[in-house]
Parts: sequence; structure tokens; C-alpha cells
Amino acid sequence: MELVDFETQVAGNHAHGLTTKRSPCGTWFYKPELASDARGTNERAFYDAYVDRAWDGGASVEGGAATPRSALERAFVDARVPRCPTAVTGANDDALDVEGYLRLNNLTHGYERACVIDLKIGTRTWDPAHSKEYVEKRKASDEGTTLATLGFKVCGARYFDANGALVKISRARCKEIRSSEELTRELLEDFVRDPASGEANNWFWPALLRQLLSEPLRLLKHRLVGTSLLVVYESGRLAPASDSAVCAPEAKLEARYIDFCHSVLKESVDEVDENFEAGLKLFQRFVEENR
Ligand SMILES: O=P(O)(O)O[C@@H]1[C@@H](OP(=O)(O)O)[C@H](OP(=O)(O)O)[C@H](O)[C@H](OP(=O)(O)O)[C@H]1OP(=O)(O)O
Ligand SMILES: Nc1ncnc2c1ncn2[C@@H]1O[C@H](COP(=O)(O)OP(=O)(O)O)[C@@H](O)[C@H]1O
Repeated sequence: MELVDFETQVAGNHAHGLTTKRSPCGTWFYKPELASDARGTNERAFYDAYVDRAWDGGASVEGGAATPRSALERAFVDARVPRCPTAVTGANDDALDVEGYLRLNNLTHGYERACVIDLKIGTRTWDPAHSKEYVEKRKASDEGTTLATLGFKVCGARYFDANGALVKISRARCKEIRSSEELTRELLEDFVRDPASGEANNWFWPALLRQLLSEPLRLLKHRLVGTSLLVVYESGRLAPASDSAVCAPEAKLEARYIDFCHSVLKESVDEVDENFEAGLKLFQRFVEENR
């Protein structure tokens, strides 16, 4: 199968020199992975840990006798993590899999004008389990960003302005935004502004954070480090929900955690992922103050 360049990517891959792809039909997103790089192996192991082989029909897969996931874990993971079919089948044996790429469902598929933002969650992007060298590198990179104070940093975004033109935030601009609370506040606001009416839609971020913090994050077997929240919606369609949803269905909102390259398996199920939870709580406080 001939893969197509992915048009709606907003961040990532800068260090690897490889580009993301999609299937010609658009259903699948292909994330490049280098055989020589532990990041890919770690991310595959993450996805694999959330597959319930007893449920997903993988009985023939090696190690397939796993305990069924609780309904709660199943619903949470299915709603907040992209689907990774390779983890379900346990091998790159599907005709849709392509050597050198991790296949995930394309969260930006089916939109006319997809607004996309990538926000890295946490107060830091390192974990005590990482190597000393990596911790030092990440500490230097985190320095001066909004991670410690706001619990997240902007990694990339695209949305449409009042003239219907696509606004794509460059990596250089992102670096400015992530070092300023004021610029971060402005970007969050612009990202959800209605392009036709100019309506600020300042109910959106508090509604989303309330939803995310009500979910059973503690069921995860990993500490999420360097993980992003990817938010996607259809430009011009944001409206408050009439029920308990974050927004009305026309917006086709997707809000999922992505990028598990640096996740770390917890030592026990009772362990709390302090970094990620603190990140979401600080993020909530910030958007509540700005509503
Ligand atoms: O390579 P660097 O130093 O630019 O760090 C990358 C980060 O850039 P930054 O330091 O924030 O400007 C980069 O951060 P952004 O995408 O800029 O937020 C990623 O964290 C990347 O990790 P990975 O691609 O998810 O494995 C980071 O790569 P690794 O630390 O995993 O090598
Ligand atoms: N499942 C997905 N569907 C659509 N776009 C995605 C998906 N996963 C990642 N992306 C896009 O690719 C970018 C980089 O993904 P990420 O997993 O963070 O890669 P990296 O490890 O290179 O940082 C994201 O900012 C987003 O734009």
C-alpha cells in the first residue's frame, strides 16, 4: 500500500527526520519508528498493555491469557487512547501494517476543516526511571516553559481564522508560546474561537478539563511522561452540550492522549501518576481562572 503524506500533523518528529503518513482512505495514521530507537518499542509495549486479549479475540497470541480488563478501564482506554490494531493482533501481520511505522486510528479523519492542538501534559517531561543523561536533557528543555506553572505546554496547533484561512503555529512560534502564560492563554482562546461570529467559547476548556479529571486515570498501569492531549474538532461547529458531554456532537470532538514513547510501567497498581495528575489539575485551574 502506498502511504500518503499526513496533512494535519501539528508537532513531533523533528528530531527523527521522518514524516508521518496516512492510509489513502484516511482511516489510519502511521507514526514512523526507527528499529534502532527504544522509543518505538516502548510505545508499542504501552499499547500492548491495554489490550484485553480475552475480549479482543487474540487467544492464539502468545501470552494471551490475560485477565479481562474491567469495564471501567476498557471504557476509559477506548475513549481516551487511539486504537492500535497491531497491539490487538500482536504482530505486524495485517495487510494495512507497514514496516517502520506504528499504525493508529487517524484522529483527524472525517473532518472538513480539522482544528488540532497538541498539549504536552505534566509538570515535567522526565521520570526518575529515565537515564541520568535523558533526565538532564529534559530538565534543560523544560526550563522556562509553562510545564511547571500551568501543568502543560503547547507543542503545536492549527485552526481557521475569521477569513477561513488556515493558521498553523510554527515550531519557532510554539517555543515562544510555551514560555509565556499570556501567549498560551491567547492561543487556547484563539483555538476555540468561532471563526464566523468571533464568539470566544470560553466554556470549552473548563468543560473538557472537568471531564478529563472525572475519569479513572489511576487505572492506568503506566506513568504518562511526555504524553500529549490531542484535541481535534470541526472548525466553526463548537457549541455547548445540552447533556453531560463536553460539547454538542456537531463539533465531532476528539480529545485523546497520544505519544507514550517515554511512559514508564508503574511498580504497583496503587501508585499515583503525580506528574500527570498535577498537570491536569494545574491546567484546569488556569482555564477556570480565564473563563
Ligand atoms: O530532541 P529534543 O531535545 O529536541 O527533544 C524533543 C522535544 O523537543 P524540545 O526539547 O521540547 O524542544 C520534543 O518536544 P516537543 O515536541 O517540542 O514538545 C519531544 O518531547 C521529543 O520527544 P519524542 O519525539 O516524543 O520522543 C524530544 O525528543 P527526545 O527528548 O525524546 O529526544
Ligand atoms: N492517532 C493520531 N491521529 C492523528 N494525528 C496524530 C495521531 N497521533 C499523532 N498525531 C499527530 O502527529 C503529531 C506527533 O505525534 P506524536 O505521537 O507526539 O509523535 P512524536 O513522538 O514524534 O512526538 C501530533 O502532534 C499529531 O499532530
